[in-house]
This record gives sequence, structure tokens and C-alpha cells, in this order.
Amino acid sequence: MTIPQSVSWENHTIRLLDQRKLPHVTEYLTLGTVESVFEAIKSLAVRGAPAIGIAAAFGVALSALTCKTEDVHELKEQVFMDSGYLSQSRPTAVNLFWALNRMNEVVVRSNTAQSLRENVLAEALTIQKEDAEVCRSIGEHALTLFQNGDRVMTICNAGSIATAKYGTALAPFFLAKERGIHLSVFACETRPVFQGARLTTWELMQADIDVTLITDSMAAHTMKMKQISAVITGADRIAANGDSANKIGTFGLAVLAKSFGIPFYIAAPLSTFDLDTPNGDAIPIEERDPSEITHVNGVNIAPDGVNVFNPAFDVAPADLITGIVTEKGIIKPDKASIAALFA
Ligand SMILES: CSC[C@H]1O[C@H](OP(=O)(O)O)[C@H](O)[C@@H]1O
Repeated sequence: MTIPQSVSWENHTIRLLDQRKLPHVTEYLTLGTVESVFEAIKSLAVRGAPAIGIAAAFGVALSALTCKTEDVHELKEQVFMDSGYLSQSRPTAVNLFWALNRMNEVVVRSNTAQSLRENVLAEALTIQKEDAEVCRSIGEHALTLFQNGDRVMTICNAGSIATAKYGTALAPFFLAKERGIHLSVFACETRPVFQGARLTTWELMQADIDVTLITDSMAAHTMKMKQISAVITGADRIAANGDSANKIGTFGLAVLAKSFGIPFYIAAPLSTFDLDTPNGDAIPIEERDPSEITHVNGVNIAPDGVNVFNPAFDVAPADLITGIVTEKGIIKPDKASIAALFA
């Protein structure tokens, strides 16, 4: 695959692919402070639940490496403070909190300032490496759901740049391509930030995968006219009962899929499950700046002063989900199956 890595650790800094500029400009940011990592996550320079977690993990490593004290207690205090700060960058994707918790545990069990610095960097690199392996497994399992010639709809970007590599919902398409299986992807543009139009189409075209761009409002008509065989999306947080939060518009696709009798799949790693959240109603839904809706590429397209509601995510209830594809296999979206996954 020729798709660039969204996050990497280079020369004691984070090298970050600026996803806001894609597809026309491939530009990298060099992040050397915790504040710049926070801003990169908040402003969507890095986005996608697993990639946010990886960036935050490297942010904790930066915190430890840039804090100059040799007193381990002082160092821990600073790193925990920075970790808490990074946790406030975005509220919905639980991978952020999962990664920060993993980093915090490493901080707790480090006994010297030097070992703490070594350990947090090693842990961040491990989180990234594991994510690539996990995503490849998700792709393998998801590929069993599709047959040569299938037409599959997706929304947002759950691809390589939203993760360490391969993606979640897009992983099966990359693997299908490697194996000569022809799948056609219909990508919803994903208003307001256009992750589908800008990122999913770009990633799939880079890999020479058949992709067709539609607006979000064309989903029902496209399902009917193009004989869509399945819908697959990523997720930002999956509650203990299987309700799944993903990019705004996903709930609508799940309703449509049910209406057309089309299977609707969620693809996500175990790090996206939140067993402490009992159901979708308890998932915090991020509301973003109104300008994401009123402006397109900096141009105001709405009357000045218009009221705006801009939730970044919605929740597909478990009863609309056919299956959740994880690195451990495909499970039913119910409490027992999810509990068994973690047993
Ligand atoms: C591989 S999970 C990707 C996930 O992240 C997206 O949200 P955002 O672009 O706001 O970070 C979206 O919900 C995707 O499914």
C-alpha cells in the first residue's frame, strides 16, 4: 500500500500527516509539545479513533521527554497532568481514553525518571504496532462477509490514515485488492467535514480500488439503484450492549439498510469497546463548531446568525447492526457476545 502513515515518531517529535489538507496537499506537521498534539487532535489534523489514540500516546511520550526533572515523582505529576489535558481534546472516541489509560499504567509502574521516559515511548510504539496488526485481522474477518462483485457502502473514513495501517471498515477492501477480489465501494461524502469525499475516495484510489463518491442524501437512492449488498462503517465507541457511535449519518445508513434488507456491519478493534458505558444513550456525543456547517472551504454558505446544530457523531442502535467485526472475529451486537469477547 502506498498510503502514507498518519502518525509516526521521528527525532524525538511526532510527524503527523495533516488530514485537513488532503487530498490535494500532502503536508506533515512536526509536533514537539503536548499543546500542539492537543490542537492537532481537536482540529482534526489527526482523526479517526485509533489514530487519535496513537497520537495521544505519543503526546504522553513527548510530555515525559520534554519535562526536564530527574525527580520521578515530579515527572509523574507532570505526565499525569498532560495526560489529563490530552483526554479533553475530543470526547467521543474511546480509543483516546483507552490509549491514555495504557500510558498512565506504564507511568505508574516506572521507578525512575529515565525508565519512565523509556517505558512510555516503548508503550506508544507498541500501541501503534499492535493497531496495524489488529486492523489487518479486522480486514481478514470482514473480507469473509463479501463476495467478488459486491457493492458496499461506507461513510466517513475508517481507512489506513484513521489507524496505524489498513483501517477498520476499509481494511477488507485493501485485502480484497491484494487477492484479486473485485469489490466496489460507494463512499458517502460525510458532511460537514467531508472525510468520505476527501479521504476515503483518495485512499481507495491510491490503492486502485473501485470507488464511487455520493452525497450523504443519495444513500437511499443509491442502495436501491446500485444494488448495494452491504454497509460497513467504523466506530468511535461501542457500548456494552452493542449500540455503536460513529460519524454523523451512520444511524441513518443503518435505518436504510434495515429497510432494504441489507446487512449493516461495524468494524472496530477491541479498544473501541467501552464496557463502562451501558448503552448508546450514555455515549458522549461531540458537538463541533457551527462554522463546519455554515462554511465550506472558508466560504459562508448560510445566512449570518442562523441557528446551527452540529453533532459530530450519532449512535446506531444494536438492533440495526448485523454484526461487529473485531480482530477476534465477527460477533453479534449484544451484551453477552461483547462480554464474552473480553472474558
Ligand atoms: C477507524 S475509526 C474512524 C472513525 O473516526 C471518525 O470520526 P472523525 O473523523 O471525527 O475522527 C468516524 O466516526 C470514523 O468511523
